[in-house]
Amino acid sequence: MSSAPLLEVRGLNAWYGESHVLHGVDLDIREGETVTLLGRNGAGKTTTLRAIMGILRRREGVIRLRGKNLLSLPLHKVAQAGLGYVPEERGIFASLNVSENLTLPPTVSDSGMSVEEIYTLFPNLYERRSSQGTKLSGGEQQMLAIARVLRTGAKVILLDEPTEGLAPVIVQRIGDVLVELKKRGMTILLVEQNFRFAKKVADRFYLMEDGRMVNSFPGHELDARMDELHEVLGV
Ligand SMILES: Nc1ncnc2c1ncn2[C@@H]1O[C@H](COP(=O)(O)OP(=O)(O)OP(=O)(O)O)[C@@H](O)[C@H]1O
Repeated sequence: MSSAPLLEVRGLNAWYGESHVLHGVDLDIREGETVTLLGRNGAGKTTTLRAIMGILRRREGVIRLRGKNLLSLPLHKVAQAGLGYVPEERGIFASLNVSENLTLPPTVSDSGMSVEEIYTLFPNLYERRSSQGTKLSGGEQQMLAIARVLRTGAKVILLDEPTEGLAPVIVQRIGDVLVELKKRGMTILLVEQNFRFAKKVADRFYLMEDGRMVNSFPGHELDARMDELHEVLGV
């Protein structure tokens, strides 16, 4: 693992209209790391992902991927540079089947996973390859959303609450997929409320409050900090 950050965010401010939501967010992720953002509802976790990706355009600050500033780039260039975003609402094409979802553009890089590799990583998607998006379970939709981003050749995946609303056995399966992606060197920025899940995959945690990063600690400290986190997160 190299020590220079692959993704570096400095002094990131972001606004929805006139509403100033992020206040000088700093964040570093090294290549191959999985970093999890924690924070109460409304703390700014989703906004941080949207601002890094460039879906939320009203931003100031520095967002560098391998030293290249992404702030002025249009969304498709950000994707080409290697960032992939899996939104909480998953963003798959409901009227298309699994196989169509996987073969539809945009495929932004030749280094993206082939459909065969995707089916090896997600055997259940292979079994469901002819099923329409609307017919998939929540877990299958989540896996398809992740798979679509892997097809683009993203090197850093921004993943917003992938386990929300899913049964424990499916959460476990998604955890296994993230562990496998980590093994393959993928860099992951995760928003997650499920501690047990996050603990399995996170190398480091950041804690957000009111649009600011207020703390950061290594994954192995999670258990020791549980009381403090319950208090800050109100869970
Ligand atoms: N589209 C929007 N327009 C205006 N304000 C928004 C919008 N989306 C979020 N906000 C506000 O921005 C702040 C941060 O919200 P954000 O969704 O980033 O929080 P979060 O930490 O991801 O919480 P949650 O877990 O509830 O999604 C909140 O005060 C929220 O009300």
